[in-house]
Amino acid sequence: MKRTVLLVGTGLIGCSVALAIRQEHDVHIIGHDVNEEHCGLAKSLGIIDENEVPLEEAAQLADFILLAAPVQETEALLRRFAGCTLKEHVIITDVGSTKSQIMEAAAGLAEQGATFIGGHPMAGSHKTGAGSAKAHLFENAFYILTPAPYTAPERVGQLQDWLKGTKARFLVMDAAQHDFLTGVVSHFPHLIAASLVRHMHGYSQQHELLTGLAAGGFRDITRIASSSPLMWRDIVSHNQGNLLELLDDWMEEMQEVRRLVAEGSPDELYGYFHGAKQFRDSLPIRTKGAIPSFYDLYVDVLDRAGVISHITTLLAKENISITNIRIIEAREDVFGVLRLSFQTEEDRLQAKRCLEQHSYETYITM
Ligand SMILES: NC(=O)c1ccc[n+]([C@@H]2O[C@H](COP(=O)([O-])OP(=O)(O)OC[C@H]3O[C@@H](n4cnc5c(N)ncnc54)[C@H](O)[C@@H]3O)[C@@H](O)[C@H]2O)c1
Ligand SMILES: O=C(O)C(=O)C[C@]1(C(=O)O)C=C[C@@H](O)C=C1
Repeated sequence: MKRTVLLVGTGLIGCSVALAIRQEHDVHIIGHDVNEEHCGLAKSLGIIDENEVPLEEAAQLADFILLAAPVQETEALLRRFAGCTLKEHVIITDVGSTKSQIMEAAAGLAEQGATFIGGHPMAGSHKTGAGSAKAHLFENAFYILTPAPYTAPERVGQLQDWLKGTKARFLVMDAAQHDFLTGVVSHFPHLIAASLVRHMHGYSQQHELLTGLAAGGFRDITRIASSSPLMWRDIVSHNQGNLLELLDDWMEEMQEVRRLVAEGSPDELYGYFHGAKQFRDSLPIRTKGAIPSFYDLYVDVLDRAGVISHITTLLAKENISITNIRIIEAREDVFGVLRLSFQTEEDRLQAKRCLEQHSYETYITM
């Protein structure tokens, strides 16, 4: 018999997890979203089966509840569910990027005997919405689980079974450790990316050439500044304490960088870059999960007639299928950036090789 899943928040992450659940379980998925259009899109894409059941009623029917809204909303939803009569065996989890405040908000559910286990798939994108959802978004990525100390280990096992279609690697830790670690590797870098973009924006008011000149390096380091401002507003306010400490450390680091620039010897400057390169190059490379799951390839193209058909013909000759093609930007009326999407990493790499052989400049992240 089909089991019932309630998905609250039919955006990128919720829909990606829902697609992964469908791959391994026979389920009927009820979707709920404050934005009816978002839910409607998820239904028309076949990600959810129903979108008109009132929230509390859906919660009572559910065998599994997945909360995938921005983290402040998730807190409020947890408090709302604490007043519902839920099935005894139901497991409630979330996908939020922070965990301490969410675990606190879930305490009311535990008091009524329900099981909430915090969850955070450590992969995603700057894109939002059901339209960008992928069943394999989390393949090989870490998926952090934060059960309360009193949660029975078999309940954690049951949650992993629900989520096995993600093909993610589960890691169990407590909420405080989660918030510190993700503060360092995810939340803080998003703050820096946003501040770098604003820094450049300030200068661009006086120097209009700047925006056109912002090339690969700037784009690589600031892609994540295109993420949802609402999502990041909530994450920063949830993880304020860790972020303030990280900012203080960063300011000290910047003082040291300032000293190096002002008076560092060539050897010291070399050492600074060399140390960073060595550590960056040693980071493990994940072949799937996170943004590469979209297998996008960016190509700089001259803005002239026939260039797109030239590129598509080159790829067709090599039997490389393109799943999507889009001009995403016109630079100074001379260059454009073409985004080509592929179904697999192999296709993307083959396309990259092929286009580079024909003197196109390509890159993998924007
Ligand atoms: N985007 C990422 O890279 C990423 C990765 C891992 C985890 N997360 C977490 O996943 C969650 C969702 O992010 P997303 O990227 O899917 O964003 P999204 O904008 O694609 O989706 C969020 C959805 O939640 C809906 N929503 C907002 N408030 C709601 C409420 N009260 N009730 C029901 N629906 C509500 C929105 O209308 C939207 O459809 C966030 O908590 C975020 O921290 C994001
Ligand atoms: O790839 C991106 O765009 C992301 O920012 C994904 C990312 C991250 O920082 O790595 C963002 C937030 C999440 O909670 C998990 C993953």
